[in-house]
Amino acid sequence: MASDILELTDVHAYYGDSHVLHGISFALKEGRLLGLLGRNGAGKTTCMSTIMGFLATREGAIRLNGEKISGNSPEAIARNGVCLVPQGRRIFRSLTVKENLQVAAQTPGGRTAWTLARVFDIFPRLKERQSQFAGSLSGGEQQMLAIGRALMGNPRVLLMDEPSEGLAPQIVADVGRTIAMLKAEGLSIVLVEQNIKMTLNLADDIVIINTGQVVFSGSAGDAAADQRLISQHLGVF
Ligand SMILES: Nc1ncnc2c1ncn2[C@@H]1O[C@H](COP(=O)(O)OP(=O)(O)OP(=O)(O)O)[C@@H](O)[C@H]1O
Repeated sequence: MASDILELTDVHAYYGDSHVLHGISFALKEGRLLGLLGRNGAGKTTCMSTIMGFLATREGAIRLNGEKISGNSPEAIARNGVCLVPQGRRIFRSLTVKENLQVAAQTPGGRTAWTLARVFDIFPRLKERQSQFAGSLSGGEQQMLAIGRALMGNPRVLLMDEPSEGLAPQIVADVGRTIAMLKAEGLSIVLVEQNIKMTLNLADDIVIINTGQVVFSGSAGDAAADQRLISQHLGVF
């Protein structure tokens, strides 16, 4: 049985006085893909921000490979190999494609699985456009760049926050294939999505949150089979 690579235990987080995460617990096993689902405003992005250390864990703990990372700076957490594909992509529009990738390069623990050449291998469009300003790329290409940039951090854990958001169905399918390929590479992934169908297809495990609390934690197969659970917490799909 694979060990837990990322573990949240009773995590509470606030924006100022506003209590948003009310004791979130879940664990990502090494080499697996965990889909984190919930309606708009459920707290999914807040979970990602808290794991990355952008937001403080006021109570509870977050562990990477058994070591506590909550309380560390975002820089230290990223250096440890927790890499985020942020919601809205957040690429550096006025840098070139290649520069976007180069600035993110790091080798946590000496791991060098991902290099510029390998990222260009899996995203040939980025290779073709490496000297263009990132702001001139299409939405789908920008999403691939955001994923490539996270890979340049040689992640132990890859967090993906709504990578299909705002993309045409054809491009969403490309993003889905890319995520499946990364999973096949053995990456440990947390995928936050509004696209329930894609997530249920890709994920091994599913966690559903509602108003900052976990309301389901189990296999993707069990989640998909439970229509009542899906409609109650996610709406129809
Ligand atoms: N910067 C902020 N300051 C105050 N409240 C915030 C802030 N960001 C989010 N919230 C609130 O925290 C709650 C959780 O928001 P969050 O963005 O984590 O939800 P989400 O599940 O990611 O939703 P979406 O699918 O719309 O991105 C919401 O009630 C939201 O209004």
